[in-house]
Amino acid sequence: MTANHYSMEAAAGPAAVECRGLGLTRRKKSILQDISFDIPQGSLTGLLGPNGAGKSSLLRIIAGLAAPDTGSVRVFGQPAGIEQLGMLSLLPDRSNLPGWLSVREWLDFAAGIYPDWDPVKALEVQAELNVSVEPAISSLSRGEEARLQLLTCLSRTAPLIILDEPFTGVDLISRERIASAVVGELADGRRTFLIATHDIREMELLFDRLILIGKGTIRSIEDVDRLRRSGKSVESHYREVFA
Ligand SMILES: Nc1ncnc2c1ncn2[C@@H]1O[C@H](COP(=O)(O)OP(=O)(O)OP(=O)(O)O)[C@@H](O)[C@H]1O
Repeated sequence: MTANHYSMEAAAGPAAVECRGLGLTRRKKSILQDISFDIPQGSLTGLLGPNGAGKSSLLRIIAGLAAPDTGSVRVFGQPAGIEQLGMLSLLPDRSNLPGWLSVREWLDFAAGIYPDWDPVKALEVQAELNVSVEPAISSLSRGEEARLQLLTCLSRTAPLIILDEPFTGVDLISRERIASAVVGELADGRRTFLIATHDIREMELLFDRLILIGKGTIRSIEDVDRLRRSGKSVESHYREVFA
């Protein structure tokens, strides 16, 4: 499992995500200021930063679930919003799965509501993430629910996958399973991943790009290969920026 999954070929065409001058204020509090970056197609970008930095707020804007006060977001060249929802699959920071359904009922329901649901892929990822279909969602542990959320995300063919804290409450083996499912998805270069996480060590070898955000502003954008060539790790760079 190493970085640099995206090829020049895959990176051709519009950026998977293009943010320009994003600003967001809520209840007179400035949450994001002048956020600008591109995410090339086929890359795996880590969005890292301390608690309250603005990561989830930013991901919600990219996913078209919230509108910024200033600036713009494009997803594969088109303005972010309801029309682009089919282009991206979001794992939100808080579970939004219906607890009254069993896992099987949820997966059947998801297959009906997502036009890009791939049933063969769903079975594959279900086995890979070791998700049992019998229990009620309300009876799942945090880690089991996290795996079901990821299964839901990866069973769609959407080219952009946005994961907001996919490892919260997930045990070591399950983390490895999740990381390896993500790597498997990157193999053909058709998927682009944007992942917000505090689990830098688990993801250190997977990221090929990094966006560090602190107090609502971009603190650093790095190519991970370049970082390594300069003798730094993702973790040491993070410490340098935020210590
Ligand atoms: N609707 C809102 N009204 C007021 N403040 C908000 C609102 N939504 C988010 N915030 C504030 O914006 C800041 C950024 O929150 P956000 O959830 O985006 O951070 P985060 O980087 O994802 O944090 P964490 O790593 O803890 O999940 C926080 O201080 C939060 O309290």
